[in-house]
Amino acid sequence: MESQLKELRVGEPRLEESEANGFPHGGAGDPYGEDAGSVNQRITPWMRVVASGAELLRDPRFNKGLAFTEEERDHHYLRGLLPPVILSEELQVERILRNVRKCQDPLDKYVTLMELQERNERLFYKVLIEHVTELLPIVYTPTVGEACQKYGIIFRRPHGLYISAKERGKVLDVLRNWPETGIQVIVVTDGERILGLGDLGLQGMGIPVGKLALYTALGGIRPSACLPITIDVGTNNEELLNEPMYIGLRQRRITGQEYDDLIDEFMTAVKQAYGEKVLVQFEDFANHNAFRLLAKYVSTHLTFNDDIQGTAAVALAGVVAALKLTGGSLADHTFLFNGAGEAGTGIAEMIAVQISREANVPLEEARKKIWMVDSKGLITKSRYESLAHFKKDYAHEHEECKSLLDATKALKPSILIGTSGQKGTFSKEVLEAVASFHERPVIMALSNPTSKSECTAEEAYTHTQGRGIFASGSPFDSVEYNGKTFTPGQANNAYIFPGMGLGCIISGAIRVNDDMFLAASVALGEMLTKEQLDRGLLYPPFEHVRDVSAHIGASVAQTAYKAGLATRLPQPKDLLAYARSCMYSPEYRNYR
Ligand SMILES: NC(=O)C1=CN([C@@H]2O[C@H](COP(=O)(O)OP(=O)(O)OC[C@H]3O[C@@H](n4cnc5c(N)ncnc54)[C@H](OP(=O)(O)O)[C@@H]3O)[C@@H](O)[C@H]2O)C=CC1
Ligand SMILES: CC(=O)C(=O)O
Ligand SMILES: [Mg+2]
Repeated sequence: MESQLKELRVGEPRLEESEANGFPHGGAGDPYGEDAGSVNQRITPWMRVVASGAELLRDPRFNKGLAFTEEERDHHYLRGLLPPVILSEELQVERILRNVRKCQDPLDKYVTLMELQERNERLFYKVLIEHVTELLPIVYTPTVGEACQKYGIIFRRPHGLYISAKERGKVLDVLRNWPETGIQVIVVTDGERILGLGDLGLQGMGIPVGKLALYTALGGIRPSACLPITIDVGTNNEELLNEPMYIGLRQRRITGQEYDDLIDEFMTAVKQAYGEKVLVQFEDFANHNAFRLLAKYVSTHLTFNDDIQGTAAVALAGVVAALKLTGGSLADHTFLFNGAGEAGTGIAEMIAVQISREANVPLEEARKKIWMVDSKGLITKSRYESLAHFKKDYAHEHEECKSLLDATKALKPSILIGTSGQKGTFSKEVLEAVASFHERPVIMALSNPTSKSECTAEEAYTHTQGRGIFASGSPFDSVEYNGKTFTPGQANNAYIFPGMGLGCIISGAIRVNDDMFLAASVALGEMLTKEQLDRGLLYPPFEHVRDVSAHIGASVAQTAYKAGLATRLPQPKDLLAYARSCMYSPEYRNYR
């Protein structure tokens, strides 16, 4: 048995990892180049890796299952550990798809795919990339929402890193326990606002895991550079606190200074562990923390908040595309938001900035085109004092409107945007009202998952007699109405963040600024073809999203260079070609 073991030192390329990561040697993502992180670079005796054939099969990063060739089976001590047949990666994909499709329940499909990710990472990504339209609703919204809700039950093997309030004072040590070096993207949540499902505590981990799967599948960031993190500060969800299967801290959320200190320790440790250029994406924090954490760290870290900024960029791109169907400029429209939190005010501000630039009017003037309804009704000047700071800029002079319907009737919006997490709030009456004022009303029901969408695609088309231009945060099937087929677009920040990450990495950006999001939004808009627009789509279909990400990456990088935020010098001549060349490919590598 001893003779069948092969030792590799930690830090040494295992098999062909330096090629397998998908980045050119010395390129943006080379884990052994200058960007390599500092954690775990040391060689410790207990971390020596013994790669026998059996271990190779158990290592998802290198396992190829039945695709190992005869030569590889000889060379890596695999003889007898596998049935004799050799399957191509293509046949393996087909086999996986058959297994996934056989599951009736989307959650079973999710578990099947997660098990594949744990078993054979390249195959997982090949399946996902080649069947993205079919599988995105499984690894991402809406199914990932259900997976988070049932996380304790479906939990098999841990994914990502769990930093709990118990680890206060030891966060850097926890990061050091993560086996990968060269981390480039972290998605972190504290689980307090998971999609529109509320506080799911530690069970929010499904979101960073899902988002990072998309960083790889859609944005080409190599999996070993991605680190999902959940900061478990407890939960105020009574149901979870009383649930025997709950696997997070069984306590109410820590708040105030204690919470801030833990986040601060985390942000400091991240830089110590992975350097200045690790991208930290804040995801699904509640808005009372999200805005202030963004404000606190945006100037000291390479960080952004996806719910505020990524969502803004994708929504703006959709609105700009819709203008080609409605006519008029941004400034010609009246916007009404249902929901004035992270997503709502983030989108509103980006639209206002764009109106202000295009129409050459002060930002305060531009904001007056935008109205917002929250849980208490229309946001007006009379409510100013009691409003959260992020809503104040949208408190305009108007009489009180208690409901969205009243506000719709009073303001006659041409563009209605749902960011409330409240199912059905775009009621028949609201949709009929906007359709009575405008020939082509724009309706964006952005709340996730599907069960929280402000309306369904069918409702949007039916109640506007097929005149509505509709997009939603979670996917909806095409709708037949009056003999015509309507295909809704999916307005989800998944179009933006993978390319944003790619752009930051290839330019070596040290900060993210608003112009980079604007660049991402414009690049996304430019990828929409006339033919797609004529079909009523506001975004290119997801099967083209890797190309979209490459374009976004190049535009983001270009903007970072312009702003003096890029450190990878000299700037590559052709950023788009460079972005493409850096993207991870899931094809198996030859291990001889
Ligand atoms: N498509 C996409 O890419 C994205 C979608 N989202 C989705 O957007 C939704 C909101 O997220 P986020 O903005 O972060 O959440 P927040 O909690 O920050 O904001 C929610 C807002 O909705 C308001 N609200 C609650 N109930 C009602 C109601 N009955 N009528 C009108 N407004 C109401 C809240 O009011 P109040 O302030 O008074 O409490 C608050 O202003 C979620 O479902 C999320 O999944 C988020 C990010 C990206
Ligand atoms: C898509 C997303 O980020 C959300 O719903 O929170
Ligand atoms: Mg989110």
